[in-house]
Amino acid sequence: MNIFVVNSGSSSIKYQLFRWPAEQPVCAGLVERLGLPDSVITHTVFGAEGEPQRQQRTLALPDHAAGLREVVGLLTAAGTGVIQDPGDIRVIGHRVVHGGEKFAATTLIEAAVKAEIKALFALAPLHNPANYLGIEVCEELFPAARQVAVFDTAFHQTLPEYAFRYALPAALYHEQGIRVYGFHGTSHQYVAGQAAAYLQKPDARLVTVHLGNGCSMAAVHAGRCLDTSMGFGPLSGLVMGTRSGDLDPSVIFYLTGQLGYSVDEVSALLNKQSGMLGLTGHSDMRDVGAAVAAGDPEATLALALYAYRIKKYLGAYAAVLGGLDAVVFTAGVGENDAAVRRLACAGLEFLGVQVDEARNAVRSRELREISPAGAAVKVLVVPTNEELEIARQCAALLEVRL
Ligand SMILES: Nc1ncnc2c1ncn2[C@@H]1O[C@H](COP(=O)(O)OP(=O)(O)O)[C@@H](O)[C@H]1O
Ligand SMILES: CC(=O)OP(=O)(O)O
Ligand SMILES: [Mg+2]
Repeated sequence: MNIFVVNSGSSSIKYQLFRWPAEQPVCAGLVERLGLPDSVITHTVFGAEGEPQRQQRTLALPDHAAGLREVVGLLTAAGTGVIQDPGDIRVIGHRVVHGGEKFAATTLIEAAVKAEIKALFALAPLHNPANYLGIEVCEELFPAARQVAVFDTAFHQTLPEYAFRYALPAALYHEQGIRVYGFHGTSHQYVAGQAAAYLQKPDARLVTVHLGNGCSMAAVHAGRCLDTSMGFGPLSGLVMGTRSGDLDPSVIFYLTGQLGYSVDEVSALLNKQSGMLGLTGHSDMRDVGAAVAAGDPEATLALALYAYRIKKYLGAYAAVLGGLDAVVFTAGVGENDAAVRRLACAGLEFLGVQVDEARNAVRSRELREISPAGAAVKVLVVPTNEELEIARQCAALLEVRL
């Protein structure tokens, strides 16, 4: 049995094909710069033995449909393909960012589910429209497959009400669903599971720190999420690549009331022009790191601000959890950027949180400890694997055995 996982983003598609139940990755890939004349497809096939075979092509892919058609071509190509035809894929797992309050669990996609995902476009404007498009294109390209939605919000449905409610008139929650939902749940759940297994402590108190383009943190006790830094949409909390994170809403009133911004302009400002991009001109942390190395004071300040926000949430979540067993860094920045990890944990020795510089400098794709040997609180780097977690959830839902 093959399970195909699709993570359809605003300008990219990530995908991975697994043989089940072996959990064996067969191939994985990334389509970037969709809609531009120089879209790039990177496709990697993992053979039974030997080095993975990687191919990369630059071509014009106007939209998600064109991108996914190209992917199907790679999957079925004579000689290098991994399946005979699209009918060989029977299950497709989709990452869907916002599931609202309706979806506390992984769900088979039917017409009513699609309508709900569409109804949530306004709450996750960067993500849900792209996720929806990915589902529609896969329905067309893989008509024999069952399509499953795995929601970023689902893992956070265990938040206690005092953590997920805002102090707004109660009707806005009861009638309009305005509350904290939280995001990146698939990643937080996966790395929390990996960390608890590594620590051999199923009831571990963990703070998971997901630092990708979007960034969020979660307080997890015994596998249940107690709090998280993103809220109603994926905009609050940490500083991100292009998103502001926490902000006094008064700023929005000033922008609209005094500076003449429209609502759409405020949304674009906070979602697409802020964060590290707004502070430094660079949304990619590698570019920020290079600017810091070149002595750029704005980049140095931005890095300090980014790390300080993480540190504040670490302190808050240590309080939420009543103690800590481990801090877990993950995703593109969390797995690769030693300076961010060092700065975020600096000065937290009083909580037992400490980073060992030699261990922190090690580059690896494996789970690793970066705290000193014998530290009271482990600081871990745990590579996330949202695609594997999505495939597992599909298999559990459909009880795929063969
Ligand atoms: N070697 C690295 N050092 C620092 N940051 C990195 C490195 N590699 C990737 N990143 C950061 O990871 C980010 C992407 O993370 P990722 O988890 O792939 O995000 P997403 O899934 O949201 O696209 C990039 O914007 C980049 O800033
Ligand atoms: C929800 C979210 O922020 O996702 P991403 O990090 O993929 O943008
Ligand atoms: Mg991501």
